[in-house]
Amino acid sequence: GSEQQNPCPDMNHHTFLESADPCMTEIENLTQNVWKSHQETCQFHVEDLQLLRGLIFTREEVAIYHQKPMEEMWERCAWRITEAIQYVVEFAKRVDGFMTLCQNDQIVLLKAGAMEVILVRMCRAFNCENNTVFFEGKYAGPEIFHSLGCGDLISSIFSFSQALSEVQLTEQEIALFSALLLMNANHPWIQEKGKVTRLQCDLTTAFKQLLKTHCREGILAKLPSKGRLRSLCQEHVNRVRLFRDSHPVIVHTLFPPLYQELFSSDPDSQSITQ
Ligand SMILES: O=S(=O)(c1ccc(F)cc1)C1(c2ccc(OCc3ccccc3)cc2)CCCC1
Repeated sequence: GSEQQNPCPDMNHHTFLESADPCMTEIENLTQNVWKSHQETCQFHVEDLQLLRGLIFTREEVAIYHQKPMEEMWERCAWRITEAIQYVVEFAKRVDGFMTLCQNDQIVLLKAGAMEVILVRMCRAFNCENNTVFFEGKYAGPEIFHSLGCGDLISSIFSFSQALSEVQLTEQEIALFSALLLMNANHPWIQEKGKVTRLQCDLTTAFKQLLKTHCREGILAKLPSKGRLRSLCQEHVNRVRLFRDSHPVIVHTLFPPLYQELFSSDPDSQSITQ
């Protein structure tokens, strides 16, 4: 009814007339669709990740990682993250409404949000009891990434995962939060702002409805801020550029093209492989 606070105040008048408020079943359908999309594209099931927590790299195995050259460790992480991004691309494609956006907007949203979703998804593969993360088949502490030569980035990633895993997000909360990170209508290069705004609003309503139903509104204050996520991703991009500037041939020949597109090209270059 009209007394109900309109969940999307920034939707301007004509957009509002075009598309009246979604009714509850539409919002519930969206919640189910986003949860199903997450389950089908989460790369590792959270039950399996928990079972594997007992599998930790031995000191000898960590020593072997330490002996690997910086270039090799970088290439391994680049491939790991590229795999993770491919699952995030598939997740986005299955979220109702994303495929109705124009190609440009799909690429812009993924370029800006894929890394953020990966960082949020990472908390599922993080064990805050011993500060380890699932990496190449076993759980590893930050020291395993030593030869990358970017200790500050690694410790930021670990402390981010630590903070997020304390919120103990459910799979449904991770699914909706991830979809919201991607559908960011305020991005400068978006062409069809109205359509992305509508998607963002519906996902916001779905997320708030989910939290309300499960008495979980308290987590909103514990979620990482946009600023925190953005600075972590920017730190990552800066490090990749630093590495690329000192190892151009390695990055150009051995890094996955998608990774190069997303993280080592200049900000507004287009054409990611679909
Ligand atoms: O398992 S990981 O390789 C991992 C790497 C570093 C870390 F601290 C924790 C985990 C992975 C990852 C996370 C962030 C990444 O970008 C940052 C980055 C860091 C260093 C070099 C390149 C990129 C790269 C990869 C987690 C999700 C997908 C793979």
